[in-house]
Amino acid sequence: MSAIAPKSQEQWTISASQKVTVDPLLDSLVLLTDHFGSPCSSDSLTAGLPLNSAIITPDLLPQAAARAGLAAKLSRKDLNQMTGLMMPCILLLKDKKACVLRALDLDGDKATIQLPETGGEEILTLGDLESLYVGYLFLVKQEYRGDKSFDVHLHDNTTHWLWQTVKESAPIYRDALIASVLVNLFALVSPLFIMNVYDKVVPNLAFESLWVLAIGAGIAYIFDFIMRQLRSYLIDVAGKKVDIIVSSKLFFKAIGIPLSKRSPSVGGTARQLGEFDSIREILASATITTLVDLPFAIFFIIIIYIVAGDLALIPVIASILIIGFTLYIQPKLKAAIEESNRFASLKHGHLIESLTAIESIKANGAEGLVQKSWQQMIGHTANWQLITKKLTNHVTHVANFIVQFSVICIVILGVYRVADNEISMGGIIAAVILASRAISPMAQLAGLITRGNHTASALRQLDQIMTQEDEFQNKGHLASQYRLQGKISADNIAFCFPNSERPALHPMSMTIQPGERVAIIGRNGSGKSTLAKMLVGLYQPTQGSLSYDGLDSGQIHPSDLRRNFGYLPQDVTLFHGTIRDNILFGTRQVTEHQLIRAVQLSGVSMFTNLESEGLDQQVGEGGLSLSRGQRQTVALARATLNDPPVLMMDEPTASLDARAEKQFIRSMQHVSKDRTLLLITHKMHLLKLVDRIIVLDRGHILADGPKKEVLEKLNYGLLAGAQANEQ
Ligand SMILES: Nc1ncnc2c1ncn2[C@@H]1O[C@H](COP(=O)(O)OP(=O)(O)OP(=O)(O)O)[C@@H](O)[C@H]1O
Repeated sequence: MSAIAPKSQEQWTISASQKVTVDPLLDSLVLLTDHFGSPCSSDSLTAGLPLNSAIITPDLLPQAAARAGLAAKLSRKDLNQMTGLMMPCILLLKDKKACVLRALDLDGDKATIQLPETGGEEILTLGDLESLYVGYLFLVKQEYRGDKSFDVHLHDNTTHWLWQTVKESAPIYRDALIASVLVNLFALVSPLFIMNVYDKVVPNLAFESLWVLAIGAGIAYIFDFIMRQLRSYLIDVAGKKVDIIVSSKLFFKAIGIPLSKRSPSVGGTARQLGEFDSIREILASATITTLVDLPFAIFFIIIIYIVAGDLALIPVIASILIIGFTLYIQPKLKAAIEESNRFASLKHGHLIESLTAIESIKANGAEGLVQKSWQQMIGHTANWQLITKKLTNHVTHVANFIVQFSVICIVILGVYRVADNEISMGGIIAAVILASRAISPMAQLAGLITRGNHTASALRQLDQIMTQEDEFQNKGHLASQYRLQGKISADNIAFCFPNSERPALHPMSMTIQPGERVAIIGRNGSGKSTLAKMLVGLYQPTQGSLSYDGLDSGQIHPSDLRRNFGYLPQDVTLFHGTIRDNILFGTRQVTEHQLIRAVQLSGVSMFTNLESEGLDQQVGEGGLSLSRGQRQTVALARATLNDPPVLMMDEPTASLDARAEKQFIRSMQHVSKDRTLLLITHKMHLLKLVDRIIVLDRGHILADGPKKEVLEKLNYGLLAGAQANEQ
């Protein structure tokens, strides 16, 4: 392993419980969670947050604080402006440091601070604190949680994932609305100008009046131009803001949904999330201004009535016809949109699945089959999209026809009214201009309702994702700083996958003592991996309860729980980047020594030592530039990196050669000395690592006991149905 050289020969053991991070801001928040009686670990506060170099930033701190039921607000204050009510608060200090300010005695010239690194208190003079303080602090208070049943009612109305964010941009939309109102008022300039020119200027050849009117109209148009620009800018700004916030909320939710509740189709979920585009389009486009233009249609019709009498009836009738036709077509349109969305999701799912499984498709010569399914899906999708388009076009064309026809009607009726001396020539022209202005929002309304249907369908799909409970949600009363001794008790636990009728695990109970080394064996599909995922907190039991060191799993934050497990899954997934990136994946601030130890123990060094790039070798997308066995060693290094108290290995040597397997057994004998080891395997010679064996068969525990006893029963065929595949 040439890329990293040990700094010293001395080998320290740094366990997961040792705090190796240097993040004073987060550590200060951890101290405050303790102070407010809802102690949380740094991992549970930051799970899922986009940390910068594994360190929390001031803009993320309020989100982290909310996890502990605290409200944190950044504020700018001098020390002498602070009062006792603000304590304790987090002071931001120079060099990206922070501390908790506990008390301030301005008269006595002393400040009591709590150091995030140790939690110890220190008294400083105001002058000393002033020289460190940058002038910004976080005021922290406990949020009112109230009665949970009351919260459920409040939840939908006040904190809807989309409307809440739109509400936060309300001042920007309000300004855009004012600009829209002005644009609509300026729309009167053109017809009134032309009407006056026709009726007053042309008959009298009043050039002076012409110039005065023209200058007035010109100034109004300049304002109209400015208002339109401003309106577009404001809508863009609000749309961008909503887009950024809501997109990250959606992604956060999508990765926070528990594995056991996720949708079976990755492509379908990706498409569902992509549906936000249609909501964004409506919020960020000029479509929204149509809504403002609608009430102005009535205003323009009143003006037509004033200048051209009963000619105003024509735009009224035209508007009613357009709206009526739009509403008539809606049910068909809605059904077509739903269907085309459904097939588009299926199509997306099929595409992702085919591209991921391209090797198997080619190896089995199944290209034709997947091509056929693809063509069927695109056929259906295209059909429904065509129907949607046809209906939309139908509405638009009918609306355009009615707009044009109403112009002719106005002119015809107008000529009769001129003949009766009821209105002027200019009145006809003003009525024509104002009528198209009044009817066009109705024509746009047709498009808006169509888009609204699409958006409503997208909103329904996204609501399904957003209303699910995620793992990061603050459930309150969680145990903090949780460090497992390694005792795991399962009481009558069972598990059934969603949409599956047969339980993967039938009710079973077991206790695993700290430091015990246990193998879980059984035939394919007997439920070993499902049990492993449940024990490491990836799946929640559908029945029964799990406890760790006597504490119910519901009281431990999933991030805290998983930090205690070195989990090597059966299917290893690596990510684009170097081997080093993949080993450090998801961990915060690891020492070089920890990395070296993991690399050596896992056997990664056996192949990186031979390469000039060492740990900086690229693994390619999905780790495909490495062999299966190499990928497994990288995942093993990742699992042992933080020296966790429990190791859960799901067929760890399935892809290793004899030499690598020997190295693995040697390493495990060393690593598993002071910790709990849970080993899922089909290989008999790995059983030398364990003292106890649990045999699973079709979701039931068939045997559980000391290794010797269980092996004897297996050898004498006393356990019907179960057999480890000897190799
Ligand atoms: N995501 C899933 N959705 C529905 N059913 C599943 C899912 N994953 C596994 N199962 C079912 O659960 C049962 C147990 O599967 P599991 O992967 O736990 O078995 P296993 O003992 O680990 O098998 P193997 O030795 O082949 O790895 C199987 O019947 C399987 O069909």
